[in-house]
Amino acid sequence: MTSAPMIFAIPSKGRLKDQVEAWLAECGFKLEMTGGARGYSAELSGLPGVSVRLLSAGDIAAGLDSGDLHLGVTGEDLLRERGDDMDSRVMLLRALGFGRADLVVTAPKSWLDVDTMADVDEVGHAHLARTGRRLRVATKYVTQTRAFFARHGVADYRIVESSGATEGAPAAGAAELVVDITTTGATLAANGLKILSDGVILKSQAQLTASRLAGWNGEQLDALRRLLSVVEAKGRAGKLATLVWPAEQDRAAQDAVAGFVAKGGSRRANGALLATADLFDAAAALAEAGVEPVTVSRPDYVFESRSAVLDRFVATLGK
Ligand SMILES: Nc1ncnc2c1ncn2[C@@H]1O[C@H](COP(=O)(O)OP(=O)(O)OP(=O)(O)O)[C@@H](O)[C@H]1O
Ligand SMILES: O=P(O)(O)OC[C@H]1O[C@H](OP(=O)(O)OP(=O)(O)O)[C@H](O)[C@@H]1O
Ligand SMILES: [Mg+2]
Repeated sequence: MTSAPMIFAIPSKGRLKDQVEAWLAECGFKLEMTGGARGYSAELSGLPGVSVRLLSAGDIAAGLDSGDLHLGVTGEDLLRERGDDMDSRVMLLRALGFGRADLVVTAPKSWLDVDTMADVDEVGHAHLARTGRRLRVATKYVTQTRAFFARHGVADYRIVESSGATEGAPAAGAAELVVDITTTGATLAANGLKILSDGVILKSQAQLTASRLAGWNGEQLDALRRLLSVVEAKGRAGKLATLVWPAEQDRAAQDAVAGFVAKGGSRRANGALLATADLFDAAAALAEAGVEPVTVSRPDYVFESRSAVLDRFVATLGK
C-alpha cells in the first residue's frame, strides 16, 4: 500500500497560473495531468509521493491556513489576509520572484493635502466632525487594512467590503479611500487615485508556502525535501558560473580567484564556482595571472545536502 501523498496546490487560473507552470518547467518538473487535460489534479514527473491540485489562488491560501493542503504557491497578499497570526499556521519557504503586487492605501488625486497616513487621520477626524460619518475605505483586504490603520493610529474610518473593481468605489460615491493591490499602477491612474507616500502595506509576490497544520508524516516530509532541494538547486544555479582552467596552471589560478571564492564561491579541481556578479572581474584577474584558456559555463543545478529553510520548518513541527 502506498501512503498518502503530499498535497501540493498550484493556481488553476488567473495571472499566477502561467507563471507557476513556467517556474515548475524551469525547475525541470513536468506536470502530468491525471484528471484528463481539463482536470484539476496532476503529478510531477520524477517526484513520487506528490499529488498536485489545481485551485484558485484564494483557495490555496485558505487550504494552507486550514491544513487541508501541505504545500502551495500563492500570493503573500492572500496568505496575510488569513489573519495577523498567519505565521503560526503557515511558513513561507521561498519567494518566487513573480506575481509581484503592492498592497497600498490610495486616495483621490484631487485630495491635494492628503499625502500620508497622518493626513488620513486628520481628514478622518474632520470628516466625522463635519458629517457625523466615518471615512469609508473600500477593500477586499480587510485584515491587513485594519492592522495597518491601527499601526498608524487611524481609528475614524470604516471598511466597505469590496470583491472587485474596488478602485471605482470613490467615483461611484461608495467610499473615500481604497486599499488594493497594484502592479503597473494603470488601474489606479485610470481611476484618479494616488498612493500615499507611507501607504505601502505589503510588497507581495508569489510564495512557495507550507502549512504547519497539515499533519506531516515522514514520507510527506521526504517529498517536500526532494522538491525543495530541486527548487533551491535551481535558484542557486542562476547566480553561479563554473570556471575551468588548465590543470598545470591550477596553483596560479586558485591564487588569482581566492578573493572571489571567499566571497561566496567554492573551489573546484582545476576550476571554481563563482558568483556571476564576479565573473568578469575574476576573468580579468586570471588573465592578469597569465592563466589561459579559461572556459565558463552555467550550471543547471547546484545541489547542497541541507536546506536551512526546511530545517526551520521541521523544527516548527516539533518533529
Ligand atoms: N496586477 C495584479 N493584480 C492582481 N493580482 C496580482 C497582480 N499581480 C500579481 N498578482 C497576484 O495574483 C494573485 C491572484 O490574482 P488573480 O487576479 O489571478 O486572482 P484573483 O483576483 O484572486 O481572482 P479573480 O480575479 O478571478 O477573482 C493576487 O492575489 C496577487 O498575489
Ligand atoms: O496596477 P495594475 O497593473 O493596474 O493592476 C492592479 C489591478 O489588478 C487587479 O485586479 P484584477 O484584474 O485581478 O481584477 P479583480 O479585481 O476582479 O481581481 C487588482 O485588484 C487591481 O485592480
Ligand atoms: Mg484579480
